[in-house]
Amino acid sequence: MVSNHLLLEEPIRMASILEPSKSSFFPAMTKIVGTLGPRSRSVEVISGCLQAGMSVARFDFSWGDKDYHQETLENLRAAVKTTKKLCAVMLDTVGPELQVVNKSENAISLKADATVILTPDQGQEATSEVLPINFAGLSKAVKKGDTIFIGQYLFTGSETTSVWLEVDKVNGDDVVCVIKNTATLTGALFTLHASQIRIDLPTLTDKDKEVISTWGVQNKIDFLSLSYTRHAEDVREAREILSKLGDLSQTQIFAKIENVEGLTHFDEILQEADGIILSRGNLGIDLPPEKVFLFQKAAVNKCNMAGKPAVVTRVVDSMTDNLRPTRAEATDVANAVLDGTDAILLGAETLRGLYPVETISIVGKICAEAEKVFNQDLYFKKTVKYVGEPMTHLESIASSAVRAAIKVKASVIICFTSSGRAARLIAKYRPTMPVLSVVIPRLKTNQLKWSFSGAFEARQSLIVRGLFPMLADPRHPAESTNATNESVLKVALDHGKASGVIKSHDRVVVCQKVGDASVVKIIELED
Ligand SMILES: Nc1ncnc2c1ncn2[C@@H]1O[C@H](COP(=O)(O)OP(=O)(O)OP(=O)(O)O)[C@@H](O)[C@H]1O
Ligand SMILES: CC(=O)C(=O)O
Ligand SMILES: [K+]
Ligand SMILES: [Mg+2]
Repeated sequence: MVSNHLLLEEPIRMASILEPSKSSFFPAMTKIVGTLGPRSRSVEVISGCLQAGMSVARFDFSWGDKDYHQETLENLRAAVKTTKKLCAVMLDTVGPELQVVNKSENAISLKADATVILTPDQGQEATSEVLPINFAGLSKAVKKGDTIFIGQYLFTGSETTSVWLEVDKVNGDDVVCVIKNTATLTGALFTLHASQIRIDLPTLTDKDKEVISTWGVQNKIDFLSLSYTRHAEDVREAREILSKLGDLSQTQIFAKIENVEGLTHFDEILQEADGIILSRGNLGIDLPPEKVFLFQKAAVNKCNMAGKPAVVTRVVDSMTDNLRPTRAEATDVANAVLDGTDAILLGAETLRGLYPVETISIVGKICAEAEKVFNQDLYFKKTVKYVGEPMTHLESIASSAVRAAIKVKASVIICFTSSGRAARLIAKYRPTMPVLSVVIPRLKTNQLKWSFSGAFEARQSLIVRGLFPMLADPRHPAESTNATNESVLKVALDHGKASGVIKSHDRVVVCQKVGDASVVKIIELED
């Protein structure tokens, strides 16, 4: 049977569904990004998150100040040390986010069919009749009949603390709206989303630039999550800013596609960005519900073919308050993996949810099950065809390594890399076994001091499906002679054995350079 979707060709035996899965040394090949906040900032909870499989920590500057996030980050560092689990750091910008400001933090009750006024006059108190907002241009951007959504930050869409409004009329700078559902808004900050309008605000706000050049530089952030990316130019501007901030010239930019404008310019944005975040929280409001899946499938596929990581958000909202996901959510996580996604981003679930560790653990388990039935064969053929011929040498080596590893049933692929490029290309062909990317540090200088490259490259692979980085000892000479290759390989094999991913008599595929030649070799281990 030839199947044209990314599920195993062979029919699955029903009884096999009930067989318990063997536990493996890592939770899943798919990566988990956890947003850290009030419920996930102690060393204990963060350690639990790392053990459960979180490999990227997201710091969202839509709320909280630099000191608050710094304290959380220090705790993350302590947790990384004790658990010996690597974790990358992602700074998420505020961007042109519209917010309702509720200084008094009093609960605001809104009744269906009543009217409420949105005003840019932030001097006013937030009440059931008036809601002050942070944007003066709303009345010019909306028209009668438009829909506006207001909810608690990272609203889940299924709570009684969020509200739909319909624009009734515009009154100077104010927007008069009819309330569509009864709700109580609680908290200091609510996100406001007006469907399918252009917000004439810069993608990087002054506050964002300030945070990046202080907090970002100080903490050498691995990823910049660029909220509300709407054009390729947004990414180019961010890149320009990062390039002048020392180490941050190595920071990768992940463009968040969260509205129709970003969707329209997806192809050009993908070309400029290092990866894409499919921000379904916002995009799910901007798009008609019946179109969301189509965007996901198309966008993930484009990322896969470009060999750039795709990250999907908002998968298990209901786990914010519950220990189990809904059936629909559990199925959605698996489908994201079958679509080809690299990582799942958890927002409210880890930030303010009651069960951050359990959520990561359950999402990891669902991902692992889906990976087992991912139709690698079909995916591989599709990718080779898309790339076409002639292939670059490196891409041909990378795809051959994956093919060889599958043919000989290798337990891992070990890839030597300095820039991280070779490892990413191997991951692009979605091997069924983990890839240990052995990052060989290179000595570099900025004419002031010497330093080793490699740490960024290693951490940045923590968002790529299937890649597990390992930083080689910088005392190793970087030139690839037989002798240096052998000694680094031995360290990598020992590391693999110690973590349980490699066992005696296993076959291992190794990708490395010998002199100037790139080679793929298959080794069979003794005991
Ligand atoms: N230090 C090393 N020792 C042995 N092999 C290496 C080393 N670094 C990279 N390779 C191998 O060289 C080939 C090129 O990979 P890759 O592009 O990642 O290398 P790089 O040195 O990081 O690249 P770049 O040319 O971008 O600096 C791959 O086959 C990779 O496995
Ligand atoms: C994560 C996020 O910003 C979103 O899903 O909209
Ligand atoms: K944000
Ligand atoms: Mg968003």
